[in-house]
Amino acid sequence: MSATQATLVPRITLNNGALIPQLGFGVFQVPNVETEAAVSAALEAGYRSIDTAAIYGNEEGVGRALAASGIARDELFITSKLWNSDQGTATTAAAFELSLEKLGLEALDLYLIHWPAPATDLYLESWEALEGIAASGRSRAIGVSNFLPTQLERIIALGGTVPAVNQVELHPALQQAETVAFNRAHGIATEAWSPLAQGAMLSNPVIARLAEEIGRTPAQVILRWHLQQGRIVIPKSVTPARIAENLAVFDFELPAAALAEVDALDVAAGAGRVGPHPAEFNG
Ligand SMILES: NC(=O)C1=CN([C@@H]2O[C@H](COP(=O)(O)OP(=O)(O)OC[C@H]3O[C@@H](n4cnc5c(N)ncnc54)[C@H](OP(=O)(O)O)[C@@H]3O)[C@@H](O)[C@H]2O)C=CC1
Ligand SMILES: O=C(O)C(=O)[C@@H](O)[C@H](O)C(=O)CO
Repeated sequence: MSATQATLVPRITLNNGALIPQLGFGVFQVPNVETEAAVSAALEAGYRSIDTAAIYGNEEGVGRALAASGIARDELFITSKLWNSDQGTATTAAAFELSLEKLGLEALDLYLIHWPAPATDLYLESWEALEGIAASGRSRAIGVSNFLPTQLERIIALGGTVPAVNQVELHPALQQAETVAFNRAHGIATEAWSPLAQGAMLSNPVIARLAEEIGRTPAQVILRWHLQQGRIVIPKSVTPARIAENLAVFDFELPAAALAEVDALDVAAGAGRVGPHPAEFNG
């Protein structure tokens, strides 16, 4: 079952050639002691990509699940993130080592700067530290999270590595057209965090009606909408039935009319946001 489901998840080719599963498993707000069980359930269901972060405090739980799974390392795609207070040259290197140690891994697949944190304005030197990590082979790819186009422009202007991924809040109520277009124009893959708006979009009447018409669940309708636009998604659940449900989205497609109905749910002026705004959030 799990191996079969895993093979159904398409891989997206990042700008350095690394392959990332288009659908992964997020663990924000999962307590460390509960994380091993949640990640084990996800791996058993067929997920092979796990998204964690130092600030989540659950890298050890993720690591325990990975070790217990017996799944070959090269079948897994593990992402972690540099927290805001660790930005800077030496601190980035130390934070990365600690994440690796907690995860029990020799290398990550993707390491992200978690937020631009404009108040300290350290993300350019942090980016150069990530480039060093990538050059050492200890992260197959590097990227950013919550970066606005103006902030990405400054990274690109350094003339070095273009981020492979920009992980941003993205769901039907916050579609981030400008950031998505910028990412696409620069070969940066867009990864949607809170793809279900932390559950808030599941009771939306349009989503509920489409789910009824198609014979799928609201979460599956939203995840298909993301996938059919080529985005990477990382839904989170600690509920085994939902973990399986969220992965069972590769045997149907939304018709164009349904995609357009979901597109129309975007809320003007970014007012559908459920998380912090990157221009203001410093952690
Ligand atoms: N880079 C960044 O700044 C951020 C990154 N992230 C990443 O993105 C991941 C996903 O985002 P997250 O904020 O967790 O929110 P999601 O949009 O994934 O929603 C998670 C919520 O939806 C519920 N849920 C999940 N699946 C279903 C389902 N099929 N039916 C009904 N309810 C469901 C979960 O409940 P339950 O668990 O109880 O089943 C949980 O309450 C995070 O876990 C994290 O890895 C998130 C925020 C910021
Ligand atoms: O979950 C994450 O990855 C985040 O960075 C945010 O959710 C953030 O930590 C937050 O919730 C601040 O209120």
